[in-house]
Amino acid sequence: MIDKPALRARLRAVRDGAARDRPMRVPPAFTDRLTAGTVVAGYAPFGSEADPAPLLAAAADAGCRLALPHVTRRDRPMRFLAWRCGDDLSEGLYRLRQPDADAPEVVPDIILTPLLGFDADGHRLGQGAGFYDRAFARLPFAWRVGVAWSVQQVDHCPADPWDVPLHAIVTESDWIVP
Ligand SMILES: Nc1nc2c(c(=O)[nH]1)N(C=O)[C@@H](CNc1ccc(C(=O)N[C@@H](CCC(=O)O)C(=O)O)cc1)CN2
Ligand SMILES: Nc1ncnc2c1ncn2[C@@H]1O[C@H](COP(=O)(O)OP(=O)(O)OP(=O)(O)O)[C@@H](O)[C@H]1O
Repeated sequence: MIDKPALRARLRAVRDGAARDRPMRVPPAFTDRLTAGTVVAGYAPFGSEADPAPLLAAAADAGCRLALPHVTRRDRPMRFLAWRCGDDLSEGLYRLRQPDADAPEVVPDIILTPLLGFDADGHRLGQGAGFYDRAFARLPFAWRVGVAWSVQQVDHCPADPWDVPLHAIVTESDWIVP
């Protein structure tokens, strides 16, 4: 079976080569979950990552509070910090665009998760630093929604004991519920 590093390398190339010309879908199954005050965490995309902006805009329209991940070091937990559409971001670790470190920390109800790869069972492959794995372990009641281009789907993502599966995946064309 292909291992995670090899699959990661292959999927980085697939993602870089994808026709990234369509916005992510905003499925009714997603908007149905949005109520005023719900905390929705997104991310500021880098490289060829799918952009969760349409989902975040729908959340803001529904009166949700938004958040973005904030990391400082690989061995420190990722925090979710409050953010509003249009707020400034500053460059941090790995040149990520993040809210300022002193923005209030929030507990997300919905975590829009950047993916390198995923399968129909909701298993996913991320950057490999374990930031999202550790956040999912800490926040077991959050709704975990992966965001990806449809070409990032694979038949089988190798799962380790710590991997927490996604509840759903949104792409430019589909809403996949394992
Ligand atoms: N947009 C976005 N924000 C995010 C993540 C993410 O995957 N995407 N994260 C998810 O964990 C966290 C940051 N984690 C990261 C962990 C490792 C690398 C990394 O190894 N970067 C490589 C370049 C990889 C590439 O080109 O695709 C590097 O800097 O060498 C980047 C981010 C929090 N914020
Ligand atoms: N709950 C956890 N507590 C502590 N370490 C963890 C936990 N979950 C995962 N890790 C560590 O994170 C590392 C990366 O895991 P993995 O290869 O599955 O990354 P990934 O899922 O692709 O990355 P990410 O979660 O950042 O998107 C592993 O070395 C693993 O030991």
